[in-house]
Amino acid sequence: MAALLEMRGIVKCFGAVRANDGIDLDAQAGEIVGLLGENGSGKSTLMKLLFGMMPPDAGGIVFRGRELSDHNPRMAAEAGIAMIHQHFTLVEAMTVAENIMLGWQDAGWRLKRREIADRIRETSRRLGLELDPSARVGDLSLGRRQRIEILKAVLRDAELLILDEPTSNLAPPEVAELLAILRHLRAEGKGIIFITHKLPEVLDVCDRVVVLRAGRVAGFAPVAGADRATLARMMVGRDVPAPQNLSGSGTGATRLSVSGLGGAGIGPMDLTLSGGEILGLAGVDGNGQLELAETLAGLRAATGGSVMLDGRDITHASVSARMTAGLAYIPADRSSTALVRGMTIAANLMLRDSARPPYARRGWLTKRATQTRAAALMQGFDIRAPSPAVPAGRLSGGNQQKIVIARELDRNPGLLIAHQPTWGLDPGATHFVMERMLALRAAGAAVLYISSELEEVLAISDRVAVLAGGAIAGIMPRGGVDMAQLGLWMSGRAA
Ligand SMILES: Nc1ncnc2c1ncn2[C@@H]1O[C@H](COP(=O)(O)OP(=O)(O)OP(=O)(O)O)[C@@H](O)[C@H]1O
Repeated sequence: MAALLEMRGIVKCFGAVRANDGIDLDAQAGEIVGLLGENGSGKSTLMKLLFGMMPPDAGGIVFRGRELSDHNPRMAAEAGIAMIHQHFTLVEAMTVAENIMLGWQDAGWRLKRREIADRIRETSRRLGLELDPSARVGDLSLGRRQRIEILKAVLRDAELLILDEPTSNLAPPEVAELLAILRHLRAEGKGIIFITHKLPEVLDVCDRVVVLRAGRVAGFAPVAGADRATLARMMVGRDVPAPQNLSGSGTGATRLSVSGLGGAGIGPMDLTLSGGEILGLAGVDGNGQLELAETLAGLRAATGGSVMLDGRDITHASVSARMTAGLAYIPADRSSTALVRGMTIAANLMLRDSARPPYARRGWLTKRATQTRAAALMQGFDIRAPSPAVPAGRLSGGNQQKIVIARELDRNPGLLIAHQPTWGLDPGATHFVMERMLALRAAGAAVLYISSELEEVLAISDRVAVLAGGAIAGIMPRGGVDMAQLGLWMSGRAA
C-alpha cells in the first residue's frame, strides 16, 4: 500500500543552523507516528514545511500520491492535511457551531444551521469529543477548545492530522481523553503525526516513533516492545538517569510564611516553607495554581492575609521589590509572560539585572559583561542557538523555556516559585532542571514546585501538598505518601 505521506531528503536552514538536514518521514493511513527529539532537534520546523508555512531548501513531499510543492497552509488543508495548533484560532464570544462555520463559506459549503449542528453532534459522538454545538467557546476548557480544532479538521475531511505538543497545557484527565480521541481517529483510517516529550503518552498511543537529533533522523522503531529508557536514549543519545533526591532536610529557618492568604480564586490559605526544602504542590490544573503563583510573585493583589519572606512582610510589595528580596518565579506560560520574543537572548537573560552593576552602568547595559554572562548561561543550561544576539523568538519552544529557567535559577534565589517548570522540555533537559532545583535546595533555598505531573512532584519533593478548589486540601511528608489519600484530595473530596 502506498504511504499516505512521504517526505524525502528535507532540508531547511536558518542562517548557519541546519534545522532539517536531509530528513525522511513516512506516515500511513490509520497509524499514529510519534515524532520525538530533543529541544531544537527540528520537529516543529519539519511540520511547518509539511503544512506549507515556509518552503524547504531541498527535498520532496508526496501526499496521497501527489507531489506537494510551493504550497501554503490553505493548499495543504485542501489536500487533506490539518495542523492542530497550540494557540487556537477560535472566536471566544461565538458558539462551537459558529466557529465551525467560519471559513466554511470560503470552502463553498452552504449548510443550514440545523444541519451543521447535527453534523457536529454526530461527529462529536462518534469520536468521543463531547462537544455541544451551542456552547460558547469562551466557557470551554482548553481541552474542549482543542477538540473543536480536531472537529474542524475532520469535518473538512482531513486525512492527516499534525499535533505539535497537544498535551502540554492539558490537565491529566483531558490528556487521557485526547489520547482516546486519537485512537478513534486512527480507527477511522486517519494518519496522525504526534509530537510530544512525554514518553508515557508515546508508549500509550503511538504505533511507531521517529526520533530526530540535530536536524537528522537519529532512529525509528515500532512502539511495541519499546520502553521509556529506550526512547529517552534514542532521543538524547545517552541514558537519562532518574534524579537523585537524597538529603532534603528542610530543617533550615522558615523562609516563606503564608497565613490566611486570600485573593481571586484562592484562599484563605496557610503555608510555610523552610530553607533546604522543596514543597511539591500537586493537583489538577485550574484549581488555583496560577492564582497562587501570581499572588506570591506579586502579579495579583492579595485581598487578605500575609506573605512573609525571610521575616519581611512582602504581602503588598511590588514584583521588583520581591525579586530584590530573593524571590524568583518561573511562570507556566513562559513564552508570553516571561520572555520578550523580539529581544535578544542576552537581553532576556539580563531582564532582572538590567539596572545592576557590572551589567549596567549609569543606566546603560554594558555589552561585554552582558554578553559574557549570557554566553556562560547558554552553555550552562544548554540553550541551543547560534549566538546570544539572536532574538529569543527564533529559538525552538524548549530552548525559549530554558532562557527563563536559566535567568531565574542563576540568581540563587532564597525562594523559587516554579510553575510547571518542565513543560515543553525534553527528557534530558527535564532531568537537568530537576537536578538544578535539588542543587538550589542543597544551597539552602526554599522551592515551591507547582505541577500537575504527579510523578515529578513525588520525585522531587520533601513534602507534597495538594491544591484543590483554591485551597490546600492537605500536606504529607514524602516518606509517607498515601496515594489513595492524594487522589481523594486531588479530586476535591476531602477525607
Ligand atoms: N524562524 C527561525 N529563525 C531562525 N532559526 C529558527 C527558526 N525556527 C527554528 N529555528 C531553529 O531551528 C532549530 C530547530 O527548531 P525547531 O523549533 O524545529 O525544534 P523542535 O524540535 O520543535 O524543538 P522543541 O522541542 O524545543 O519545540 C532550532 O535551532 C531553532 O532555533
